Amino acid sequence: MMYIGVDCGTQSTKVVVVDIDGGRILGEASRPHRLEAGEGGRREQAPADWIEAFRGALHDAVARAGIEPQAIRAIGVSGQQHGLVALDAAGEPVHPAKLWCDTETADHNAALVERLGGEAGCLDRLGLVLQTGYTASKLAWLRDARPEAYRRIATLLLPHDYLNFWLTGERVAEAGDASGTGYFDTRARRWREDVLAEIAPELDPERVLPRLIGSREPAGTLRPALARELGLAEGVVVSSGGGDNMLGAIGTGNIRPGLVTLSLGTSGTVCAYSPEPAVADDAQVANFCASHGGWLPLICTMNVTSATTRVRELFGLDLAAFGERLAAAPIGAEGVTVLPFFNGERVPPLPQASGSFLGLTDVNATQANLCRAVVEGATFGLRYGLERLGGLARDASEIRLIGGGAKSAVWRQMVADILGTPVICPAVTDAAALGAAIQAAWCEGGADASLDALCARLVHLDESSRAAPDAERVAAYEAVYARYRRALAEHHGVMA
Ligand SMILES: Nc1ncnc2c1ncn2[C@@H]1O[C@H](COP(=O)(O)OP(=O)(O)O)[C@@H](O)[C@H]1O
Ligand SMILES: O=C(CO)[C@@H](O)[C@H](O)COP(=O)(O)O
Repeated sequence: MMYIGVDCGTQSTKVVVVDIDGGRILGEASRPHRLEAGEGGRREQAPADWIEAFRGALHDAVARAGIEPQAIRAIGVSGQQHGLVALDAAGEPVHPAKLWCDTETADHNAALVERLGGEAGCLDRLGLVLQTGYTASKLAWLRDARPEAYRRIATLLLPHDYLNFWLTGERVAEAGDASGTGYFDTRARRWREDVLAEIAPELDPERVLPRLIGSREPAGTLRPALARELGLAEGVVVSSGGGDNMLGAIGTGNIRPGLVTLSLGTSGTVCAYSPEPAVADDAQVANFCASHGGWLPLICTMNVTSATTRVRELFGLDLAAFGERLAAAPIGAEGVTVLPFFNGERVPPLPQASGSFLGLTDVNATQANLCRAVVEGATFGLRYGLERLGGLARDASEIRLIGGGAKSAVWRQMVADILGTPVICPAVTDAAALGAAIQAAWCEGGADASLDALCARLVHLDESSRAAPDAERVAAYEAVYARYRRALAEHHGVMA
């Protein structure tokens, strides 16, 4: 039985075709997206680009799988979290989607947090503290900055909800991705219409909020005309889908406590499954719901491969040459420290920060050291975040490493040494797409399908990617991390 998983990331859409009976990944493909970046932290994408990338990647993945597309039984969609896809009554976006990494709305977010009663008020009403990047402040910004577009809003969706809408015609949402809107109570798993009313008083919550469905419920079935166009069978089920981090957790087998999934994508994320809502006293921890029931407390940093790519491109290096420079420099990059906040930062909460290269001298200012220092800086940011997640992450036996950066052996070893925990990657290229395919099979399979059994069958680990922490390197990185923390304190006042 064949299933398809789709992951609409920041840089590309990836599609995977899986065969449940054989426990095999049959085909994978991806197509890139354009990102509109502007002054003041603007980061937007046209939802039509996601559809175009979806079509192309679906075509390529099915061709690589060498299967008859009519054999596909269900599709699951994972998407970058938080992006605001506001549709008009005809189902057209009223404005390009403002993305999770857009920091133009930092002032709106600060005002909203205050209006909700500060951090305590946010925790009380939402189960988490609003961060710049969550959907809420994008809506507040649209109201102020683009009133004509705002007036036409008929539905508020997230990127994966929008792809589900395109596939099925249904305007629905599920708890995992809805957690990141900022108008959803993550403990009670329900919309907070009163909070939406504080953000956008003119919008009728009954009308604009999509219908909430359970993680195991279908969003709908493929629209017949689209099924014909894509060469798929009529009646193909589309599962609820979810946020990319939620489906990345499923695709790495992180569906019970004990593991950590760490993503080196455009963003960096660390998350651990919890059967209980984890309302932390630390405002930086996002108490998100999982997309298979339960919760997925998470921290997210905004500058990971976006930052490393920036430095790589400044030097005109391809990925192989960048990897060589990384390996050539010693731990600590001979004293160079990078605070890679090119696009502001979410954890620590510095949405209006900019990046810094520190400690440069005539001797250490080499390509190799600068490449190494930006990768170390991005990884130290994740350690800072992991420390905030507390016991759930600290006690994990293994880190399941995903995202584009996980392809680098040097970076994998660095994660193991900086976090002091063994690391392994899944065999599939995009774990969120695999998680989406697994969720699709779980949804379509009815009562007999078990998520544990599906993960056991389909989540294969790449033994050759294993990296164990080495005591000498762990100690060396401790000193470099202390230097990074001093720089954070000195330049941004981040002490805790
Ligand atoms: N070997 C590598 N070393 C470092 N970065 C890499 C490597 N391979 C891919 N990447 C980077 O990974 C990024 C894409 O990661 P991905 O997880 O697909 O992003 P997203 O899901 O946010 O779209 C790109 O910036 C790419 O340059
Ligand atoms: O904002 C978050 C999580 O809260 C990001 O993790 C986005 O979900 C984007 O993910 P990638 O494109 O980096 O995979």
